[in-house]
Amino acid sequence: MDDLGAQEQAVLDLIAANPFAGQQDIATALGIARSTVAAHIMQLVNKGYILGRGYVLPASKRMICIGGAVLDRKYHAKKDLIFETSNPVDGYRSFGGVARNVAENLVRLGVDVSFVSIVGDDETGRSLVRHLRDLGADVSQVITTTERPTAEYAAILDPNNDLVLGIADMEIFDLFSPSYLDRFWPHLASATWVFIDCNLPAATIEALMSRKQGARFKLAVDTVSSPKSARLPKDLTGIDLLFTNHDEANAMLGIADADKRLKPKEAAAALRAAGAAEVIVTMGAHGFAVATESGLATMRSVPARAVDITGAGDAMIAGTMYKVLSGDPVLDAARTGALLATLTTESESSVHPDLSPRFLTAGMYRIPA
Ligand SMILES: Nc1ncnc2c1ncn2[C@@H]1O[C@H](COP(=O)(O)OP(=O)(O)OP(=O)(O)O)[C@@H](O)[C@H]1O
Ligand SMILES: O=c1[nH]cc([C@@H]2O[C@H](CO)[C@@H](O)[C@H]2O)c(=O)[nH]1
Repeated sequence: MDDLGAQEQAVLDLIAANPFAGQQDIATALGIARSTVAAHIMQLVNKGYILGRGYVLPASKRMICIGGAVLDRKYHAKKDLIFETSNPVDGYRSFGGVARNVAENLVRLGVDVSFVSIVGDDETGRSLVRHLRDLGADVSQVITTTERPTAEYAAILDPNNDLVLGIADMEIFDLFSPSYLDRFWPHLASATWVFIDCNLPAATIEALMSRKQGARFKLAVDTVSSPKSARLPKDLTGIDLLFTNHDEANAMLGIADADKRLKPKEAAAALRAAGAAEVIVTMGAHGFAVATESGLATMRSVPARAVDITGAGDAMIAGTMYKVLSGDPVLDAARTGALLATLTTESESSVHPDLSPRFLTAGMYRIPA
């Protein structure tokens, strides 16, 4: 469906949700003129997407990922690190950024994905966008700026592959102002699910959450890090699915005191009470807690032969969303998320380079009963 403009796609998606929607209803939902809707419908008929009144369509699921686009550099120390001197390392580079990683995982799984972010006017930004486009993602809404370079993240890992220090140079994301949402709105309104990460400025997140009221897409959010989790409002109403790790969950709940820390299950329940409809709180190799309308559960991780844990959380999100898009309840979907996370830890890249539906299916036997 890539010969459709963003507004045409949005009209098409609204018709798919309600085949008998009036032109005025569609115009109101998208904030455009009724005559524009009429023109789009004519084009959609011409292009063979709809069949006149009672417009019958093939079902399609579309996911939009908005947030970080980053170059990751990982340095594996060959011996115990010694501070204030030079240490020999094995270096490895890959594309990263939470939203970009989620988008790459999903497009490798065959999902119709659109990626929205901001990159610098530099070779890193251009090759990052080209890489996702070559995999089949829609990157038409990525912004390029001359004001800042493409974001970078450096991770220094000890000989056991545990993170010692992460450094994030990401000021570029502060430029992603709420005004961009107006530009992207027709594109967003047409999605089945929108995923955002907390690399976005607080004002942009707030604007999206308030504008989302009444829109038909569902919203999934990842907190990214403890400091960035503070960019979410206290009232989480409007978030359909929240992904966060144990530290970030406690940070969001304002719990700094180590003795008062909530357990993952309690934290997931507290975040649901704060307004998020469903919540997944991850805890690395120790698994994850899930809070939904039907209750609370703690689930085991899938045992891993980890070489680099960078991107595990993002793969957890992508694997879960992959199954949610095909109709699975979150609790079941998250088990596939945990498998994809484990597969990702077994590769040096932030997204497993061999990922495909077949690769994921071949690993299903590893999910604990
Ligand atoms: N060493 C591991 N062994 C097995 N599973 C793991 C391991 N590390 C992570 N996972 C899986 O990945 C999920 C997410 O991991 P984690 O809690 O570390 O997320 P995160 O902090 O968001 O990660 P990151 O920021 O590195 O992407 C866990 O719930 C678990 O299922
Ligand atoms: O502040 C941030 N730190 C790290 C990341 C990304 O997290 C990924 C791992 O989960 C990694 O690819 C890094 O770029 C980000 O997007 N924002």
